[in-house]
Parts: sequence; structure tokens; C-alpha cells
Amino acid sequence: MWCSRMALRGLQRITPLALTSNMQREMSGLSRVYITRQIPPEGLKILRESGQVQFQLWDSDDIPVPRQEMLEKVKGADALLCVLTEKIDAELLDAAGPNLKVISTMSVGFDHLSLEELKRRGIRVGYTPDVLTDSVAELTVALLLTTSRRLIEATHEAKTGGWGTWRTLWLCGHELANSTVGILGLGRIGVAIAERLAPFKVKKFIYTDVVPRPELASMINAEYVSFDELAEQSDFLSVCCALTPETKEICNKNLFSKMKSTSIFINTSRGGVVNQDDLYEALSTGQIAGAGLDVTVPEPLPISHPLFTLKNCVILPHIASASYITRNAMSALAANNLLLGLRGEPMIKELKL
Ligand SMILES: O=C(O)C(=O)CO
Repeated sequence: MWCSRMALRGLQRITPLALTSNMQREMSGLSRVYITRQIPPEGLKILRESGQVQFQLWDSDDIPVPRQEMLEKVKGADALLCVLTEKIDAELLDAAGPNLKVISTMSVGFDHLSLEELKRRGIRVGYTPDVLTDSVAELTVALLLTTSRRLIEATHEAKTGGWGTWRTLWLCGHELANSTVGILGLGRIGVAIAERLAPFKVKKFIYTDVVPRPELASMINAEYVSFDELAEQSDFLSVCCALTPETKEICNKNLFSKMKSTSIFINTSRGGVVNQDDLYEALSTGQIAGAGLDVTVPEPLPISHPLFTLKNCVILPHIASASYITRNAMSALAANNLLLGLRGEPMIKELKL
């Protein structure tokens, strides 16, 4: 059902069957929005109270909207609010039709959006950077320590009888003190991770990117190095770059073969930047010491996947931004971007296409 503020208060029932969507829109004066997921309450509240839109949503957080359902439901919409599991491509934009003016994604990543198509059609795109930086940086540090200090293995041993006497080299890991931490793709999140790691007495931060980022680098005293130098020198390598055609599977056997056998690889960006077969090889042969992944291809990673068999690989189910505050902030920002976009005003966070 399309829900406007009035309808939600039970003052008005939408929608006489004989009217086309354009007629309904013109009569109500409200823009039509399709929301592809049950998003956290802050965003829904903003949309409801705006008096600007009527919306219809896929009312589940547990199952993504089936593609066919979405293709039908977007017909005639003025705006879509989506999450990262929905592919917004030419087929979907065709299904939505010419009224569609705004896509607002509740994510900082935008690899699920066909940007060329959106640009060609003059559709504006909102996204949600910044509000999730703290949460993602925090989780990255947690994952890094969990992997490097082998916490999952350790709790498993403690629970299952593997805890014998105190042993001199049992469950030894790698420490951050005096280490070199490398960041692949320096942006807000990379800086926030480094700021949190610095108090662990990291010796040096290095980074690589398409071009040097002196302003960001100066915040964490990081040195710009080549891709190969990053691989060779990092004791901990944290992937923070966006997934683009250029970064697809950039972490492959070429990178892993240059890393130290004591190095820890961490990925909280997108699974697609890693060649998982090459990573499995590097982990299982001891080419690198361990990997912590919050993101994989596909998601969810099938439980039969070989990476799950490795003790030195910690896999999380894409939860880097999963704190109540952050997810509500993302939801609110996505709603506000959408409303501003529909009014033809600058969004709070808009992708430059
Ligand atoms: O916002 C994103 O892009 C995410 O991956 C959510 O953590």
C-alpha cells in the first residue's frame, strides 16, 4: 500500500483502482517513493512527517525484495530508497519509467548502482558517507585484533577442552606495537581506522591510492607508497577502497605473494576487491598469517566455502556499520537526501555523476 502521512494517520485511504499512478500523484500532490527494505525507524519517520511523499515499502528486513516484485513495484515511482543488496540497473530504471528522479541508497558503497545509466538519464543519487565512519573504523579494529590475536580460535579451544596447561607458544599471534599498518585506499574510513590504531603504538602508517592524498595523510602521518611497497612493508594491511572496475580483485596472488608470512590482511570494504581463490591459497599455504573479512563474494558466503575451513580466516557477515546509532543515522540521511532530491535542492550527501 502507498503510505502518505495522512494515510498513516488513518485519515485517508489510498487508492481508487481506476486511477493511473500519474493521476493519483497529481491528485494527492505527493511524490511516490518505493523503499526496497524495512529501514530503521528514523528514516521512515522523516518520510512520513515530510508531507511530501507517499511511499510503498518491501516490509521485511530478513529477505531482500524479490527482483520481479521490485520491477513491478517501482513502476511510476518518483524516487527509490534502496540498500546495497539491490541492483539498480537499466532494467530497473526502465521498469520505473520516466518519473524517476532520485535514487537514495542507504549505504556509502555504490557498486550496486549503474552510475553510467543514472547519469545518462539525469537521475540524482544520494548516499550515506560519514555517518558510518566511526562504526566501520571501530569494527575494523575489532576484526584486526580478533584475527591477529586469534581470538576465535582461542575461545573455541577454551570451550572445547583444548585449554591444557599454559604453553609458551600456544595461540601466539602478532601485535600492533612497532608494526607498519598499510591502508589500501585512503579516505575518511582509512583515517578513522589509523586514528584508532595509533594508540596501540603502531610504528608507521603507509597507504596507497590512485593519487597521493596529502591532506588526509597528514592527519595520521601516513606515507604514500606504491602498491608493491604497501604489500611488502605492511604487517597489517587494511582494505578501505571502493569497489570499482579498477579495484575489482586488486587483492590477488600478485599482492599476497609480496606480503610477509607474518602479515594480517583485513577487508571491510567490498568482497569484490579480493580474489578469494588467491586469498585461500595464500592463507592455506602460510604465505600470509591471517585474514579478517567483513565482506565476501557472494554475501552470504555459502557455509561450504573453503575459506570457512581455515582457522586463520575470520569471517563476519557484513556488520561493519551495524550499530543502532549508525544504522538509524544512515536511514535518516537516506530519507533526507531523497526528500531534498525530489525538491530539486542539493542533497546532504550526493554522488557527483
Ligand atoms: O554502507 C555500506 O556501503 C556498507 O557496506 C554498510 O556497512
